[in-house]
Amino acid sequence: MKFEVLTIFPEIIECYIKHGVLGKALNKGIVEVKVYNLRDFTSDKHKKVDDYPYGGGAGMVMQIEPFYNAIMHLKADEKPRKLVLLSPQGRKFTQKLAQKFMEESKAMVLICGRYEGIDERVKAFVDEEVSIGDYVLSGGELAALVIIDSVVRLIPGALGDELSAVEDSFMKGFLDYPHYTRPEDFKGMKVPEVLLSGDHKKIALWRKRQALKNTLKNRPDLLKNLSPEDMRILKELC
Ligand SMILES: Nc1cc(-c2ccc3ccn(Cc4ccccc4)c3c2)n[nH]1
Repeated sequence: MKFEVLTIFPEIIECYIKHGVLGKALNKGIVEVKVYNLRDFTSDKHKKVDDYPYGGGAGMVMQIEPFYNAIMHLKADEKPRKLVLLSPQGRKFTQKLAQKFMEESKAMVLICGRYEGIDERVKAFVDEEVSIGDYVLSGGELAALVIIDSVVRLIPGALGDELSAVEDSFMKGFLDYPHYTRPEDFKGMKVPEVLLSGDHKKIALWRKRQALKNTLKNRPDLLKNLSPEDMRILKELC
């Protein structure tokens, strides 16, 4: 999987991808991330990327030319790639969309704006417009990193031998179960007995009940298409 990121702040991307699961996946060659500075695709000596909005209004808008030049530069190799524009107005990014991107795209271009947004005409060159949530960030870079991180975790082999139970639970429609590790007793706060029992069937049932309880409390909107067994457990909780 290859990610190409267009941004005026390449160091934001370059710094984050060195660490953790992403850093390991890069070292293993499972994923490649190439970052392009949009200022390198400008044609003036000041490397200008923004201008005043037509029609007035606060702030500045990013000009189309650097985006166009960068996209044409990438397309010159004629390899297929999915072009994704990050924006507050895009379709909501979910675990399911992360799975779809991982399955369908060998290469993704993540287009990051700044200021008050980018010239609308850039959208003529993109495949998807994606929002990571109903809040306004200062630019597309954090959203791009969220997409890279969540998609890479789904690539077979990326997580090493750690199970990706968390992703599975989100895919099945509920939140994760609570996690504990040593010590057993921290200032009187004890680990639930069942987790010390060694009874894997009991532990699995306890974890499922806790996951459904957490989901009912914090994200009831996720509780759709439950299996009959999960529905039975949920009814016991109500
Ligand atoms: N989910 C999500 C994505 C973004 C996002 C993405 C790209 C950009 C480019 C500029 N901004 C700032 C901004 C945009 C619109 C209006 C006011 C400021 C961006 C925000 N915010 N939240």
